[in-house]
Amino acid sequence: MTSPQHSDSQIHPNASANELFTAACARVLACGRPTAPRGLPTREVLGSSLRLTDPHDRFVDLPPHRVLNPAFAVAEALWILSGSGEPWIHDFNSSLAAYVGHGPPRGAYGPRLRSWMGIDQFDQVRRLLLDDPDTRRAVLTIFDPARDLADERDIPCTLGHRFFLRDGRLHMVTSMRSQDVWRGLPYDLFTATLLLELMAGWIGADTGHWHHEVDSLHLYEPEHDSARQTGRWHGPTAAPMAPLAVGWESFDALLAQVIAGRRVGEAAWDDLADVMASFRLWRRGDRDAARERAGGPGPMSAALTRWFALRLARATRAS
Ligand SMILES: O=c1ccn([C@H]2C[C@H](O)[C@@H](COP(=O)(O)O)O2)c(=O)[nH]1
Repeated sequence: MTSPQHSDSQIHPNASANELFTAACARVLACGRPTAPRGLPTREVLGSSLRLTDPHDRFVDLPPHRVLNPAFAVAEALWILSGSGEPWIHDFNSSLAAYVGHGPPRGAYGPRLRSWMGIDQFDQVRRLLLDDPDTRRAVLTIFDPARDLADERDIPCTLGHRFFLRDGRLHMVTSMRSQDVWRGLPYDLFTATLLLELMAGWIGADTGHWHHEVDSLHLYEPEHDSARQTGRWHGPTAAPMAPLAVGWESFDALLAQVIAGRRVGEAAWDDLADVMASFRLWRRGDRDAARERAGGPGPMSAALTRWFALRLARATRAS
């Protein structure tokens, strides 16, 4: 028998992150059933399939309803892709400690992806796709039963990713056991699609679709009203990011530069380096230097400039 949670859980393909996000909000509000894991009331839809057809359009930006911190989106993606589990990520999101505790996050995806018992899964998957372009074995695994079937804080929500090269385009399927639409999906989408684009570049393919298979797609009760507002959003879609590419052999060195906020001479990467450097200046209280550093034309720098303006406007209203 089909329960209401399972009915019609396919969310139609969306071209942009904004459309995917609003569609997910609408679906959970319309079809979600109440449940309260860990005592926190949510509405939940079980078994959803989402699809983003343009993975370059990866930044959710629906002012004034949902405004992400672009610096955290960039920092978290680079932190994961570089394989880091270091606590520097807390510098980009002071709320993170409430979810994962202080110190190195135990469920960090990066070390699992880049050094799983000595295996760099990115490299293995890249080689599998190069050796047999039709392969169905290009699997990245994150969830580790040896560590994660435990009653602890910060159990990975992303189980893993798979890749399929078909007709010259690389498609990616992400599986999550648990996805908070409001706080998790925009950031998870950002990282996953960046990985898809980079992997496509490493094997000489075009970027295909991002498929997202979610067991529990949910919204926490305090966010229901805000999520409802997204249905009224009709603004322009945020500018898609410029194509990002880097050869596999140079990947880690380039990432280290960008994470450190050093420009590398390629506009798309320099946009991300500027965001990293600018946010660090902002946190140190050097507001003018932060705004100057985020003054470039890149879409993430532009988003950070808007975020700074919003923060200042809020601070002025509060004072
Ligand atoms: O990458 C992540 C990590 C966590 N969460 C959300 C999903 C849940 O709301 C919460 C984790 O709670 P449990 O599923 O572990 O109870 O965090 C995400 O959406 N994405």
